[in-house]
Amino acid sequence: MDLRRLFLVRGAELALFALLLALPLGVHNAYALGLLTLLAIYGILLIGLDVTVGYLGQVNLAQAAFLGLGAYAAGIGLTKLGIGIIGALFVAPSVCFVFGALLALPALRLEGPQFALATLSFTALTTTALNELEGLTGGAQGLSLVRPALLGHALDARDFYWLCMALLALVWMAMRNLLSSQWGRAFEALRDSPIATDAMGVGTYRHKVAAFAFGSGLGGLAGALYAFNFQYLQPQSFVYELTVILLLGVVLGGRKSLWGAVVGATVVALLPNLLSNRLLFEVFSGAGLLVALVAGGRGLLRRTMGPFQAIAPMVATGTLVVGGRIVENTEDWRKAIFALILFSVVVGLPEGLMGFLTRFLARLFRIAPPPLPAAAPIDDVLPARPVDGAALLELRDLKRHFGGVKAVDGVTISVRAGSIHGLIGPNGSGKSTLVNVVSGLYTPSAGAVLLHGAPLPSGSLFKTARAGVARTFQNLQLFTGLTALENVMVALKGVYRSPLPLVLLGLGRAEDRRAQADALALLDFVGLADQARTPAKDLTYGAQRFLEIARALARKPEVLILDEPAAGLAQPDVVRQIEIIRRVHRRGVSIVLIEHHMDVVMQLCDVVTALDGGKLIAEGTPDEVKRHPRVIEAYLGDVEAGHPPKPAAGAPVPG
Ligand SMILES: Nc1ncnc2c1ncn2[C@@H]1O[C@H](COP(=O)(O)OP(=O)(O)OP(=O)(O)O)[C@@H](O)[C@H]1O
Repeated sequence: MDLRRLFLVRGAELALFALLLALPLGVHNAYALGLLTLLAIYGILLIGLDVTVGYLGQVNLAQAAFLGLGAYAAGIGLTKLGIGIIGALFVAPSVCFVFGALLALPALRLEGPQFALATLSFTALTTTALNELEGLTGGAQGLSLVRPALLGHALDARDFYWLCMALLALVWMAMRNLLSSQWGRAFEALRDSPIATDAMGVGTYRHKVAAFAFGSGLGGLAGALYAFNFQYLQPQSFVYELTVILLLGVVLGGRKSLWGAVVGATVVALLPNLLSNRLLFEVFSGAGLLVALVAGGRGLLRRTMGPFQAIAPMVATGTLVVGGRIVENTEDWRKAIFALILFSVVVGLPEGLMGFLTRFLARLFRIAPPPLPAAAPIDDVLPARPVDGAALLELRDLKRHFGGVKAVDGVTISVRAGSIHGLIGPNGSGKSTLVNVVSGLYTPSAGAVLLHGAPLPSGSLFKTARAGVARTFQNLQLFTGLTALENVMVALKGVYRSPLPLVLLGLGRAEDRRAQADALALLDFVGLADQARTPAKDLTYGAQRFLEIARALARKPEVLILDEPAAGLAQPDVVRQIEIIRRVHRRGVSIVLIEHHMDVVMQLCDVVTALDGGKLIAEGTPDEVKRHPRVIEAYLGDVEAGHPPKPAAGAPVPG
């Protein structure tokens, strides 16, 4: 990392922690020190929450419960088992990690509101259990404890603050290492396209569960510190209201940002004072209105915001300013106040304060990303496979029915090693369903799929990808938030070997550099090396199609399924795409090609299978199939039914 970059990026972090650690030397006010301690505790808690809310994009309403669970695990460990402070700092996160994994296993099979409800139920269950298990927790009476000594050293308020800050710094570093590793890329990838994440052999579900459990573990660590800090625990401290406040913290600070978590933690720590201290409330709401006016006004002038997005936050923060002057006691209105703040941020600053600030600072300082390594030799990344022409992928009497619709109805095909095997047929003939079954997206209704004579896993994109079958998608499934390079890096096979603890310690960087070099080689292979740093969403449509192929090649597949790779491409890009597919073929990768462009099929395929109504109607060389009467009939029927073959199909099959 060059010095300027090191100074700008890491310098700010070092300055933050140096300042925070030095503060107690100058600040002797016990109350202020208490607030700073809370900031550190909530910082750890919100970094954990941001893993699910920011990176997985799921509304997690269980983090308050994990704070409580961690606090009680530490409290019970100290009071009933005498485990000491170090023991408690291990036990609390471990308990929450396990409970987090147990909750995630079923809950993460749900999506959106159902997941949010599952986590909300967990919060309700936890507080009820903490209330009812009186023998263990003291129930509504609460649990008192005394902050234990650390290695024989009694911790006063300042020492304890330093302990909390040191742990926040450690969590920050570990999280930064995790998020910049393959784990972080996988988290982002699965949010953009869970299907493609599985199809790239990454395993959406296991990453989601691991991320949730990890975030819950951080909730537990924060809980232990919370217990040592307050030395008195009551179940009602960990209810819905705290859950909402924590979400507010993450959203306000800015998702997917460690800085955002600390900014959010500051707001959460200050919130009670904000509500009880009228002057502070007026300053806060006034500042909010100012930000809303500046951001909204700028957005309107530059046309980057619609009128609603610009004006609604002004109205909401204006209501806070006026309301703060009218109402007698702001604490009575706290839920309405939370709602107005949350509304203003969600509408006006969806990236949160840090998201907004980071974009601004990045423009101001123009921090150049670190240089990329040289591309690895393509022979190392995608070694040429010897081809013997033997049967490689076999479909035997394969069926997939959807209720009464026989989308695939008893198809037997043999794809030879080293061939390009075309799959054609009019719209709705079952091509996509067939490759969806082969690649594991759908479970077959009957029949078998064999690779090298052994059954391929059925109904699992992830397992099929791991077995050596990669694919692209008819409707692009790129990880749009990641760069072209990262898209390929996510899928790279055989590079990431460091276990999680080493990654957390930052010892996985060497393999990340290797991954960059390998991914660069594949981008070069499809002609995209100069756009390695471009976010996938900003690539041209043609480049996105090429990128999907580069990403699939990162799996070093034996069989590559290309689902309409030329669909929607302009003619020059079709030519480029044909050249890319030829190049892939020359490396010995066997290809199954679904395509409506008959000129592409004619130029590329060794063998073509034609489907109609889910059944195989013809097979042979492209020329033979093109002239086959049943194929001509099927395509004419398609035209008569009002579905002409797709445009740019060159000469539609029957000619
Ligand atoms: N998930 C599904 N549920 C119900 N029916 C489906 C489903 N997927 C496909 N079908 C039906 O199965 C049949 C085959 O569809 P499929 O998409 O496989 O055809 P295709 O040959 O790929 O068509 P196209 O060229 O238009 O992509 C169609 O009748 C379609 O409506």
